Amino acid sequence: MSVANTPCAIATYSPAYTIVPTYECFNRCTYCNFRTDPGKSPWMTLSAAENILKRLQKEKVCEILILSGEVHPHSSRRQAWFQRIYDLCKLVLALGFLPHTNAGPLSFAEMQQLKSVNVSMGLMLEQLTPKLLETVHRHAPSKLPELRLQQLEWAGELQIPFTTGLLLGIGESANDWRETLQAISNLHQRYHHIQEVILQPHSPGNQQTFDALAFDPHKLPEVIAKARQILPPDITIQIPPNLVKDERWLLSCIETGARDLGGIGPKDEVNPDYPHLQEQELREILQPAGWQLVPRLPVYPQFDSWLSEELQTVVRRWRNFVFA
Ligand SMILES: O=c1nc2n(C[C@H](O)[C@H](O)[C@H](O)CO)c3cc(O)ccc3cc-2c(=O)[nH]1
Ligand SMILES: C[C@H]1O[C@@H](n2cnc3c(N)ncnc32)[C@H](O)[C@@H]1O
Ligand code: MET
Ligand code: SF4
Repeated sequence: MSVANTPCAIATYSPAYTIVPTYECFNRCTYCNFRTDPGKSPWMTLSAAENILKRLQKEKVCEILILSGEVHPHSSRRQAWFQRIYDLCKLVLALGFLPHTNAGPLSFAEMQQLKSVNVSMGLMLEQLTPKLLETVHRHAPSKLPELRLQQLEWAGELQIPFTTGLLLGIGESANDWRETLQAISNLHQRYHHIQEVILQPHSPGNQQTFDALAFDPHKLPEVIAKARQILPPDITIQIPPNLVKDERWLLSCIETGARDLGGIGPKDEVNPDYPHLQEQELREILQPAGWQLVPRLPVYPQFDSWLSEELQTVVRRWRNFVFA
């Protein structure tokens, strides 16, 4: 309940499940705990996905995050890889869920095709500073800053509601944050297509070779404040609650301007060593501080009109049901 001078403050999350078309990836970001070597992981089959999705129909899940390792754009296997992702998106939709794909950088034609089977898409900028190409991204051609910026531009041209963000604590400076945030802001001013910016603290896992501590969560509010200054107000700031362990720091992130906790599901595929608190536990942290936790769809309402009629029909069904 809200009373006259204490308006109900809202933080959102997306009830989600992650499907991984493949863990194989030709990049070797040294902070990655997700990838396997090219050819070393089976691809998710449509029938395996169907089994998972049918089980999820009985649960409170709306978003299916399709998160993938990458097959090289010049590989003879690229087309089959792309087709599998496309087919998985179609299946997700046919079973009534809303797909959001982040499969790394795509060609313009690939992005255009995925638009027709996704309600939104995403790609992290990570950090734009080229100095990371000599360190964590030395063996990650997909992390070329120009390439990633171009993805955001194409998403804008194609009118794809888009999620991007910064990976924090991978060797960048505070000034690098500002430049990356400014670049997102500039692109958004041209295309008005960025729905949210994720501020993702680097969190060490079992597999990575990058030998650095986790991004200090005490510094997150400072980054959030800076982001809130630079980004236009219609872009929501998202933080992953499983990577901000301390309850007080999670609350101070929200108080500083983060308003979304991202996709929450049984497993964080990117950071498998950091289990998510479930909805009820999060509520118990937020409610005493005056924050109401509200589920949302993976597409924000202001973008519904960018979607095909077919997609809008599925989205409408979800908007009428429970969700804001
Ligand atoms: O569970 C996760 N979800 C991740 N998500 C999911 C994200 O929270 C939701 O899909 C969006 O908020 C849309 O609802 C990402 C989505 C992107 O477009 C780009 C990067 C990420 C990163 C993660 C992640 O590390 N872990
Ligand atoms: C899907 C997104 O997950 C993020 N990502 C990859 N590895 C890590 C890690 N160790 N800690 C936090 N985030 C990570 C990157 O920003 C990538 O783009
Ligand atoms: C675990 S990362 C998954 C998405 C993609 N490979 C990227 O890094 O952008
Ligand atoms: S972070 Fe993404 S691009 Fe980098 S190695 Fe992992 S899966 Fe590949």
